[in-house]
Amino acid sequence: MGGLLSTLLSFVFPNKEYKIIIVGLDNAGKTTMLYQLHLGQVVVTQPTVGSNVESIRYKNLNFEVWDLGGQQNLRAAWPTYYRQTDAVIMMVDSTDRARIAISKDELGRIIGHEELVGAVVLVFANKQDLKDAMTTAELSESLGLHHIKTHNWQIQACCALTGEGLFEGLGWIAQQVSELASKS
Ligand SMILES: Nc1nc2c(ncn2[C@@H]2O[C@H](COP(=O)(O)OP(=O)(O)OP(=O)(O)O)[C@@H](O)[C@H]2O)c(=O)[nH]1
Ligand SMILES: [Mg+2]
Repeated sequence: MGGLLSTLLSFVFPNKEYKIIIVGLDNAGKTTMLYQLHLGQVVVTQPTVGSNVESIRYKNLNFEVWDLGGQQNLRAAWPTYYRQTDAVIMMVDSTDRARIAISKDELGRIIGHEELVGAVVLVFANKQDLKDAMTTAELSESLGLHHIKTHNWQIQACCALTGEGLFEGLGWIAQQVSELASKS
């Protein structure tokens, strides 16, 4: 159904571009993911200062994808990117148990932000290749995802190094934005 809808929407709105922002703590794997989606390969990354932006076409839809720097002193600038965002990707390093409470706080601020009321939220449980990675069930619990009633959300296990899980997550976003667009 989502596939048919997105195909129809791409005929009706051929130039429509959906905006996605990728947030999450430093070292989560945001930039690695952006370039895995964009180029299909792993790039050598440095901690992002500011942002990277790339256009990605998937399931007949065009996405403008913003990857934001996640270091603590850069997070205050995240809201400057929020306008007209259709989907938020929260990237989590699934091995970073020590900072999961900080990720939860950041997620709480994101879903409480007035400019993100209509956005859908995808949590990527990244670094599933590492043996001490938390499962999606553990992460859902630690992040309090089941308490979120204001936004449509999804959690997806992934590995940005291999690309595993990334297109499943993007497919969920494509389906969500297609359904929202068909209702408006
Ligand atoms: N093992 C493993 N390492 C990963 C994975 N994804 C990213 N990394 C590594 O994690 C480190 C940080 O990746 P980045 O993509 O630069 O992280 P970031 O979230 O963009 O960090 P900031 O720009 O500082 O916010 C790099 O060494 C990546 O190679 C993964 O799925 N598995
Ligand atoms: Mg980065």
